[in-house]
This record gives sequence, structure tokens and C-alpha cells, in this order.
Amino acid sequence: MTAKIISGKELSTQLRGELADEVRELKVTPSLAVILVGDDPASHSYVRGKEKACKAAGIHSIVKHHPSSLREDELLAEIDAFNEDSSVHGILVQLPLPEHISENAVIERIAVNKDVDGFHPVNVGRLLTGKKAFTPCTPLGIMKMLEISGVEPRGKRAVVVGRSQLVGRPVGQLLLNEDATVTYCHSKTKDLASVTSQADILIAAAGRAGMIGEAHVKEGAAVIDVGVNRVESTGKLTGDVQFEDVKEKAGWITPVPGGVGPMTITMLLHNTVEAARGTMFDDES
Ligand SMILES: Nc1nc(=O)c2c([nH]1)NC[C@@H]1CN(c3ccc(C(=O)N[C@@H](CCC(=O)O)C(=O)O)cc3)C=[N+]21
Repeated sequence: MTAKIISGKELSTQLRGELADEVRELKVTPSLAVILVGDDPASHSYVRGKEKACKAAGIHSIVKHHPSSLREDELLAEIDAFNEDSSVHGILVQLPLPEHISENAVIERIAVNKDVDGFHPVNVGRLLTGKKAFTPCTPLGIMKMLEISGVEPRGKRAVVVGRSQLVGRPVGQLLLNEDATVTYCHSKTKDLASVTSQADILIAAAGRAGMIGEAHVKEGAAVIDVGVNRVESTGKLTGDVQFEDVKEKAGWITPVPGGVGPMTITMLLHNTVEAARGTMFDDES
């Protein structure tokens, strides 16, 4: 079988166009504050991507760059100011942060109704209990890619490789909420291939270049590659999946670049529009 390639880039073009239409209908201009600490080139490049995408969708973005010497209390004070500013609807602090700053303290400081990353423990808990919540952008993008491909999670075996708070755990939760049978694999999993090769839906989110080969994949499976690994010699981006081999066996596959990455940004725009509407928690029970 040769896999259908799910283009996150093409889907993003369509969805961002629809979002731009929605933005035009809103009474307010959605506004996103992005805070970037330090000078990691990859982080700077992602933030530029977010800025560009906001602009194209008619979303106002404010980007704050800080040196890596920024103190935690200074960062928390800036978050407080954005929390109180009613013209700002979404707040995103680019991760990872320098070691002297507690990521948990920062994430918990962001107002729950401005947490467009969906990392705040209240949003995480709401997702777990099946309530409406801001949902992390990468997992949301993955679900959208499955949906447009006609891959229905209900009753399927889904295997998630990677258990990060940002991607692995929440995408497993979303798949479970859609009635998939979900298994998580990680660095301590024994005989990885024996587990992943049972997956109808395989999510590769371990952050290890090329770790998923043809032997890890079931014939006809949907393979979603979340890897964003930079090849040092060429500077090119590469996934966790050996694309050329796996595409001959899988039913669906996402490329890197042009797959999950653009969808992550698209879902950030989606969450920012949702935050600007301000109705996420209206049905509070
Ligand atoms: N608070 C926070 N929220 C995040 O959502 C977040 C974060 N921190 N830290 C870093 C990761 C990584 N991330 C990516 C977003 C887009 C692409 C993307 O658009 N990639 C393009 C290529 C970009 C390139 O070539 O540099 C692609 O895959 O086609 C990649 C990675 C968001 N993250």
C-alpha cells in the first residue's frame, strides 16, 4: 500500500482562510501576546511563524523578547499585566524556558481563559473530565488531520509514542475521548515495535529522529509524525518517522515539514479566536 499523504500545509491554508473570515465577523480584533525568553534560534523561528500566521488571519499579536537572564518574578509580573489587560485575549509563553525559571509556575500564572496553549492545570483537568477546555494546539491539529482524512478513532487501537505534557498525554486523552483504545509508549517500553505494530493510529511524538521504521507500523495504519528534529549537518527539519519506508506500508502519513507543524500554528489561531469570543466557559456546570 502507498499511503495517502495528509498535508498539514494545505489543510492549514484552508482552515486559516476560514479563520480569517470568522475574525472579520467578530466585534473585537483577537489579540495574542507571545513571550519569548532567551535566544534559542528554533524558538525564534517558531515565534516568527506564529506572528506571520496571526497577521494573515487578522489577529493582532504582541511579541515580547527577553534575554535569558530575565528573572522569574519579572516574567510572572508581565503575565499578570497581560492577564489584567482586557484587550489581550490569549497569552503564550514559548517553551522551553531557561533553567532558573519554573515552567509550572509560569503556566499556572496564565489566566485560565487566556491559556491558548491549553497547558494550565485547570484546562488539563477539564480535558480529562470531558468538559470544554482550551486544548493544546498540536493534539488539536492531529485530531483535525485524522478527521479530514476520514480516520475515525472509535474502537480503533491508537498507540502514542511519547508521554510529554505538551503532546503525548493530551493527544492520547483526545483519542480516548473519541473512544479509541489508547496505549502510551515511552523510553522504558519493552519491545516497542510489538506494541506500535498493533496500532491503527500511530502517533510518533518522542522527539527522536527516524525512530519509527517500517517494522513498527501495521499495514494500512494512520501514522502521524510529531517529530521536529533539526539535522545538524543540513539544518533541515526531520520527523520521528522514516517517511520514505513507512509511506509504502501505512494507509495515511503526515510529512515533516508540512504536516503537524503548520497545524499546530493553525490551532493556536483557532484557540485565540475562541478566547476572543470569550464563550469557552459559558456552559460552566
Ligand atoms: N508554549 C509553546 N507552545 C507551542 O506550541 C510550542 C512551544 N511552546 N515551543 C516549541 C514547540 C514547537 N512548535 C512548533 C510550531 C510550528 C512548527 C512549524 O510550523 N514547523 C514547520 C517548519 C518550520 C521550520 O522549518 O522551521 C513545518 O513542520 O512544516 C514547528 C514547531 C510549537 N511549540
